[in-house]
Amino acid sequence: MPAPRTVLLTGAAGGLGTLMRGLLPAYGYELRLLDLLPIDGEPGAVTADLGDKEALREAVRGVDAIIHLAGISLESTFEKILKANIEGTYNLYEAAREEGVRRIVFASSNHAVGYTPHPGGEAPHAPKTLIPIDTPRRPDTFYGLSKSFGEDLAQFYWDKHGLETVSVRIGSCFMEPTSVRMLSVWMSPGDGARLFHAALTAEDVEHTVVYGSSANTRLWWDLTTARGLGYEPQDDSEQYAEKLIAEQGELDPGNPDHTRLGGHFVTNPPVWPY
Ligand SMILES: NC(=O)C1=CN([C@@H]2O[C@H](COP(=O)(O)OP(=O)(O)OC[C@H]3O[C@@H](n4cnc5c(N)ncnc54)[C@H](O)[C@@H]3O)[C@@H](O)[C@H]2O)C=CC1
Ligand SMILES: O=C(O)[C@H]1OC(=O)[C@H](O)[C@@H](O)[C@@H]1O
Repeated sequence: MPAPRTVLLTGAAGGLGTLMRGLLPAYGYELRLLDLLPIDGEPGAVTADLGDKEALREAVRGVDAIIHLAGISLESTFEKILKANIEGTYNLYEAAREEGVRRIVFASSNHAVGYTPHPGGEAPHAPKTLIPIDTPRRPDTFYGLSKSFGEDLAQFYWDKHGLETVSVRIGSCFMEPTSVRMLSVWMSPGDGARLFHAALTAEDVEHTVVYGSSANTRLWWDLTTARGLGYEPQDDSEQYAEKLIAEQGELDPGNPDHTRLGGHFVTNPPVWPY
């Protein structure tokens, strides 16, 4: 497949979308932007709901690839998750299939495996055994369940229609980690752009599932499949460890918020505001 140049970025108004709008053009991509919300300073962005099939079809027409970030990124009611994340992702895949788009990079989440018990080990923050990519999925929320569905949808569209996907189980992609848990799952924005670029350009990905994190000292995930795409993480959250641990304490295997990989999404998930 020739390297994609024109890429549709859905969810472009959001946190990760804003970071990637800043970083991906340096890799030579021409971004087309889509979100439910208008984007300041981007009059050419498409303002559309993932429920609007016609708008999606028009938005994907002529692009080489799609990075699909749009949707509810926290916990919500099943009905809202169904509409935005499950039906919305299906609508996007159908539009891509109809318009002949060859590859999608799908923003999955660590919360697709959030109920997995922390593997423990000598130091709970840095297990001896990294979580393999083929660990059974155990969503921790309706949100995580929708990401699990998205990964199955991606596999189905590869098997049935030859539409390729890299599903990225993103840990936490923000400017800086803000919790002790994030020391293990953080993906720096720079590494996020490196991983999306690798996912857009690797040959013959079929449907590949990867964890998306930086090369953290306290990493939980096995990054082998991500590295297999050519991803070489450059960052490590450890520089933030001393400050965060002084403020919040070490992860405590006796604390219900810390015993499962999804952390507080398992016990008290943050709720989508609208
Ligand atoms: N930021 C992170 O650390 C992680 C993000 N992810 C996933 O990455 C994606 C982006 O995450 P964030 O930027 O943090 O989330 P965000 O909540 O900041 O952005 C999501 C964007 O999607 C848009 N959106 C929501 N429903 C829509 C609909 N029906 N139609 C069109 N647009 C819609 C929102 O307006 C928003 O701009 C999400 O799919 C999220 O689940 C996964 C794991 C971690
Ligand atoms: O686990 C985490 O930290 C992240 O996981 C996600 O899937 C959410 O979209 C993001 O808002 C969280 O911060």
